[in-house]
Amino acid sequence: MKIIVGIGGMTNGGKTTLTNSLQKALPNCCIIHQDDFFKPQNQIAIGEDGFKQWDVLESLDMEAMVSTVQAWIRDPQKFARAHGVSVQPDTTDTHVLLLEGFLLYSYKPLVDLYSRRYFLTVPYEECKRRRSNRSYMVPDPPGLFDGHVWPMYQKYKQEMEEDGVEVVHLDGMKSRDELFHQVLEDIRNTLLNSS
Ligand SMILES: Nc1ncnc2c1ncn2[C@@H]1O[C@H](COP(=O)(O)OP(=O)(O)O)[C@@H](O)[C@H]1O
Ligand SMILES: O=C(O)c1ccc[n+]([C@@H]2O[C@H](COP(=O)([O-])O)[C@@H](O)[C@H]2O)c1
Ligand SMILES: [Mg+2]
Repeated sequence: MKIIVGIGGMTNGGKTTLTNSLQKALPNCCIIHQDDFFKPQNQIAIGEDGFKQWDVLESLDMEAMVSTVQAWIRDPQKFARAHGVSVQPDTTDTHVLLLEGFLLYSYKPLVDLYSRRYFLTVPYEECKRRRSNRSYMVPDPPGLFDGHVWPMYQKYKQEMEEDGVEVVHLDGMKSRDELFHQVLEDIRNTLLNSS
């Protein structure tokens, strides 16, 4: 059986950290990182606020992301091999795809594909603190967090709630270890229930 799991939520909630740990513990597990689908910098719109609008769906090549997901759905074994994931002979029937990113549940062609949608959040102050310690390929200009990142997070989250998208909320303030064990057990149960 194959399942697609979303590790979504706010920037700096701990999505990438959690996803990378889960991959090591799950059978035949591939990851698709939404961050890999950011468009080049010269294609990112500049808003009326003067900021490059990185945190909107239009800044991501979502068609390419969906095509990548479809390639996994067509042939997870081939996809795993192509992405350097060794397929375990005793579990070849089980395949897990982890989609990881900050706008996983706002793009209609993806939203119904998930067996489980996790949503990691931390309080505003902690998010801002973690973000200020991060170095992205394109560094945040002063004021970006409050002027663009946080308002866009709130906007998309509100839309998701209005659309009734069901998510499993995760408290990103828990330790890395606690989150890992909580989600691993839950995914294992999802696998058992779908077999
Ligand atoms: N459970 C956690 N508790 C404390 N810090 C964490 C936790 N998970 C991740 N971090 C740290 O927070 C920052 C953002 O983590 P990351 O996994 O890159 O988040 P995201 O992919 O959601 O932006 C990193 O410095 C990471 O080491
Ligand atoms: O990866 C990039 O090229 C990149 C370039 C500019 C900005 N980002 C930021 O990456 C953030 C999403 O990644 P993450 O891991 O913080 O969830 C998002 O808030 C963007 O502002 C990312
Ligand atoms: Mg990340």
